[in-house]
Amino acid sequence: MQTITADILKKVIHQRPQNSFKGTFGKVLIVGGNPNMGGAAIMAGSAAVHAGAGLVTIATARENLTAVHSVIPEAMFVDYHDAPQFISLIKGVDVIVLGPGLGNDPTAEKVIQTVFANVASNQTLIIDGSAITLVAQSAALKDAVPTNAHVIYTPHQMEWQRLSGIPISEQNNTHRNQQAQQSLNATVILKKHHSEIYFLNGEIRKLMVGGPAMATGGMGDTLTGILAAFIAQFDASFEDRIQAAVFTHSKIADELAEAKYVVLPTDIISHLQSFMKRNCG
Ligand SMILES: NC(=O)C1=CN([C@@H]2O[C@H](COP(=O)(O)OP(=O)(O)OC[C@H]3O[C@@H](n4cnc5c(N)ncnc54)[C@H](O)[C@@H]3O)[C@@H](O)[C@H]2O)[C@@H](O)CC1
Ligand SMILES: Nc1ncnc2c1ncn2[C@@H]1O[C@H](COP(=O)(O)OP(=O)(O)O)[C@@H](O)[C@H]1O
Ligand SMILES: [Mg+2]
Repeated sequence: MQTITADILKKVIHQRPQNSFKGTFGKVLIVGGNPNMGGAAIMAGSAAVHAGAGLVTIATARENLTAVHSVIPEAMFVDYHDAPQFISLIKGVDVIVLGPGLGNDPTAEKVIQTVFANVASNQTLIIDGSAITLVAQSAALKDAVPTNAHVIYTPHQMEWQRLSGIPISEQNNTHRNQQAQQSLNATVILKKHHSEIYFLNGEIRKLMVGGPAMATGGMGDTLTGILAAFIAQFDASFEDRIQAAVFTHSKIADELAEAKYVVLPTDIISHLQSFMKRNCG
């Protein structure tokens, strides 16, 4: 299995063309954050803004409106209960992140169904957190996962156990992981110490950066925003954009961990802009 090396950064992150505007760098929709976990959607949205997505909207519970606007004034808000506005937004973006902090109640299920029913073939759908757990639990949701869009699952080991049926103790069997990933017809980023990426073209990549300073709630939520921004704005291959995003997230953490015992998701978010400037080709 090949490892992801630092040269992926310059291959993917390029200087911005002078003749550009926010529309050049893609539209991202974050769908998540119930009234108890608004922070997850805010971290995902904030990461997408700081990683360079041109326009970011957060579809979340109405209770999170003030927090969203005060923490990320660059992002727009939509109440995910407002079906007409929500559906029109889903149809208008390049990348959708579904699941950070969404919870696993009937409201979350309805939100997921709405997204699945309205995604189109040119879009990328990143399924994370609660949305993975709900898809794993519900045959109806599993059947409704779009087959036309580019789908990426970002499970941690417990979420992968739920989704694939492979116990955590057996997830060192890459062949078995790959069989489960291929049957999902999607890209899978299996998050752990030394995360693994399983691509639809059969390639598997291993991440050798990142460490225990990253073990804080919200770290995966933050990764989804970086992934969405990289996919939305860059021109490199789909596989390379994903690898660059995953590498960026953990490499920033390693750099900060030289001086910090714990690296917070918000620390990573606030270093994205300078890291990308230093590492652009
Ligand atoms: N500030 C916030 O709003 C936060 C919201 N979060 C959201 O909370 C929801 C539930 O996600 P959780 O992951 O917390 O809960 P889950 O219940 O889905 O997973 C946690 C369980 O998995 C086990 N586990 C085994 N291997 C693991 C691994 N490699 N990494 C992580 N867990 C492993 C843990 O021991 C624990 O029992 C998600 O929607 C998530 O996005 C979390 O991200 C935490 C922060
Ligand atoms: N010990 C570790 N070594 C390397 N990476 C880690 C470690 N602990 C956590 N991470 C990374 O942090 C992220 C955690 O994701 P996740 O569990 O989904 O967090 P959350 O749902 O709380 O946002 C993943 O990218 C994972 O690879
Ligand atoms: Mg998570």
